[in-house]
Amino acid sequence: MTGPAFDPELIAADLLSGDRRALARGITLVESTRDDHRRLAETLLGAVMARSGDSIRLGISGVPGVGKSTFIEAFGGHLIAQGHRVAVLAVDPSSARSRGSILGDKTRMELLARNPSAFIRPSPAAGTLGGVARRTREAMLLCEAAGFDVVIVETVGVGQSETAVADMVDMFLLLLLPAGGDELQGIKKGIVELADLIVVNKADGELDKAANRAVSDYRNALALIRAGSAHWKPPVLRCSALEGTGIEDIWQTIGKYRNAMAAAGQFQRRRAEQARAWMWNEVQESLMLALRHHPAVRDALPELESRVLAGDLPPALAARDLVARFLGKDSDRDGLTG
Ligand SMILES: Nc1nc2c(ncn2[C@@H]2O[C@H](COP(=O)(O)OP(=O)(O)OP(=O)(O)O)[C@@H](O)[C@H]2O)c(=O)[nH]1
Repeated sequence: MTGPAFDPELIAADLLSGDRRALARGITLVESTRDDHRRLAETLLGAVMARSGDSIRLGISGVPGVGKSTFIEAFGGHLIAQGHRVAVLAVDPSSARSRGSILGDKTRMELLARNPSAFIRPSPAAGTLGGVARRTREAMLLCEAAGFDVVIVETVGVGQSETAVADMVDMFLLLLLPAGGDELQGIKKGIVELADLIVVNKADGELDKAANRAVSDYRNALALIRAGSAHWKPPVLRCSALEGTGIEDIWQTIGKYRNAMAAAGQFQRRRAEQARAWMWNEVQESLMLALRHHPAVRDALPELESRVLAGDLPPALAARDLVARFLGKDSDRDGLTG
């Protein structure tokens, strides 16, 4: 995986002209964990940075089976018909080896996958949620630089990945099933509170009436928890991804959200704050990595850790010793270890 395929200048030039193969190569580069690749990735990101940002970044989540891929296929196709270019990325830290992981199955979003105005990329295969999130953020910037003006980040609605995704997008959409009751409990669990827009999918056939009930239940529930901000109250809409109904209404609502947030100065502000938080995350991860690899820390770690595990050393004291070793500040150490 070396050689001209990873020349960041070449990738940048092709990528900026909208070439999807260059985009795919660029994303492979930012996903690589090799040190030399990381430096090339940073050169690439630096080269295209000025051309990124001109898009709407949408997070889409929902429990397995709610119809995420059917929805993205319908929604993406609809936008492409209007002249947009749509990129779909996935965040699924559990996707490493699990079968049927999101976007892993090639038959999902088949029409979109074949469309030259679409770009679909499965979740990076390995790593922590933090690592996957970082690589997805970088992939998102590359998609924008390649001229994709709608970037969708899909995640399964079962864990912590929603928060990570909500933290990297402009707008977070939650897909729900036409069912009330137990499902409404989700409202208290916080995921619904991340939503800027709720969509009840499968509003068709036998589920049509249930969908209407669900819409009004969720509207009431959102009012009750005073969801949203002074600038935006998350609406509840219905759609049928299968029949393609309600899709344009959703796109219109996304436009309204964007306008309302931009008018209030919140659109850029959210992005700016996301960028700052991302910087600090990077600092944190780099420092942790450097600390763990520092020889003086590595030497002392087994003993300190086992004493903390055994309960005969206060964790805070052990932490101070480790940090002092890392910083080379002997005066801050209490002579806990040799
Ligand atoms: N009736 C109806 N069925 C739908 C609709 N959207 C999706 N489905 C069906 O629901 C099932 C799940 O759809 P998917 O799009 O695979 O759902 P998903 O949320 O991506 O599922 P995972 O891959 O498990 O995360 C499929 O059988 C779809 O045909 C809809 O609008 N109406």
